[in-house]
Amino acid sequence: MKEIESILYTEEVIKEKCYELGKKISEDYSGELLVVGILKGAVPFMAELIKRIDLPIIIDFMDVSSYEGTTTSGEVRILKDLEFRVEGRDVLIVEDIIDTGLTLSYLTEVIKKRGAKSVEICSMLTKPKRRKVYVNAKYVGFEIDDKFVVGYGMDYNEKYRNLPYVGILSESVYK
Ligand SMILES: O=P(O)(O)OC[C@H]1O[C@H](OP(=O)(O)OP(=O)(O)O)[C@H](O)[C@@H]1O
Ligand SMILES: Nc1nc2[nH]cnc2c(=O)[nH]1
Repeated sequence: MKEIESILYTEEVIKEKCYELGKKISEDYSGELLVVGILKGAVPFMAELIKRIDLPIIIDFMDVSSYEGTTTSGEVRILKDLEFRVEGRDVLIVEDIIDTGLTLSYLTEVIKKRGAKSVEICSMLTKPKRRKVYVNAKYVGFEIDDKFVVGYGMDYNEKYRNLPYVGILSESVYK
């Protein structure tokens, strides 16, 4: 696709990473795990990951928003809340990408305050150079540079989520 400058991770590579992460997660927990996907970007990654988790799990979703185009407003809003109560549960938040960290630091606090037994993060990607607030992500797929990426759930103005790979979006699309 001409809008994609280069492909960073193919479907095969992402699936292999999900296998590794799922194995670690399965080893780290013993009982039931509440897996919380953050809409919408986490959906393809979460679909792949949960198949590799060998534990009794419950899945739920939250929708929060802080991005418009390629910039963050810095303010996190809950657009859709969880169906299940988190009190006393082990919670694993699943994300597509950690950028400034604002979304996940906010969400982790919200879920802890609601009385979860534990809260951990599993993110497909992280951009450490962009961090504004500290986020303790126990499970991370890949570290990337400060480039705007799309595909495998990630969008630019709602487009490209269906690409079966993660690629760098050409600057000509948004400049
Ligand atoms: O670390 P941060 O700077 O907070 O950025 C990360 C957040 O940005 C993206 O979501 P977005 O708001 O674009 O929603 P989407 O998943 O529906 O695309 C991504 O899925 C994370 O939730
Ligand atoms: N699609 C997309 N969303 C983001 N949110 C924060 N960083 C990114 C990124 O690189 N790509």
